[in-house]
Amino acid sequence: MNSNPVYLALDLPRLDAAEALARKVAGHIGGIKLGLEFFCAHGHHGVHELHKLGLPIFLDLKLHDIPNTVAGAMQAIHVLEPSIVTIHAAGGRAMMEDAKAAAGENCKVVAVTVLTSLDGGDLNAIGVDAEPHEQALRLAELAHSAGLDGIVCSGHEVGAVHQQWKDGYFVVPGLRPDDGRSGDQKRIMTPRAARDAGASVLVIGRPISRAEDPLAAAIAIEATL
Ligand SMILES: O=C(O)c1cc(=O)[nH]c(=O)n1[C@@H]1O[C@H](COP(=O)(O)O)[C@@H](O)[C@H]1O
Repeated sequence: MNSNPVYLALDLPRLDAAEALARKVAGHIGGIKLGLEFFCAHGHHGVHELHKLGLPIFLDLKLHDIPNTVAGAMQAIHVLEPSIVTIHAAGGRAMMEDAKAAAGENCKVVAVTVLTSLDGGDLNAIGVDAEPHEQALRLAELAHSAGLDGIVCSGHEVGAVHQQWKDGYFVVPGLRPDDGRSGDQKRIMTPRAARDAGASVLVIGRPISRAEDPLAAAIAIEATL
């Protein structure tokens, strides 16, 4: 990977539009993140197409199931050679251990702790009696002890997690430039602040993909880092 920590989230329904956007900003990002929207629409074929750009591919599949099923899914994506894959920490220790054991070579497995679209009230509503910060730290510790490479968390937690897990790999979404609209994200931060707090990867989608001029937006973000 080049030294740019930005992975562009290609949450677009059309393959040709996703390819065109990635090609346009390719010189100003470090990798491409393909998530559920892209993978459900375009599957392995879509990933192979995006590989042609020569950038690392982050497969954000957020796997969360029984250990045997998640391990099988991890094996099924070896052929796609992802540099990073996401699973959910809430799947528990055995699921995380088996996912890591089944991952391909050179593939970092990171666990989503608390989605950046959730706040304390949302956690309460699903029976979690903790603030996002506390819950993210708890799940980060579990992911660490299960042998994962790192976690996904918001910029607000990454500094504290970094203190406990010095060589962890930290993926941070929920990023918005100073004037950016938060949309469905509740725990947001600027890309620069998240990087300063210890993020290894900055996941950025709509601030680039929905910008009037995506190339200018990618360049402007790069300039802040
Ligand atoms: O795993 C992720 O990448 C992820 C975790 C999380 O807690 N929050 C989150 O927004 N994401 C992903 O990061 C991207 C954020 O997109 P934007 O809000 O458009 O920048 C989306 O592709 C989400 O699926």
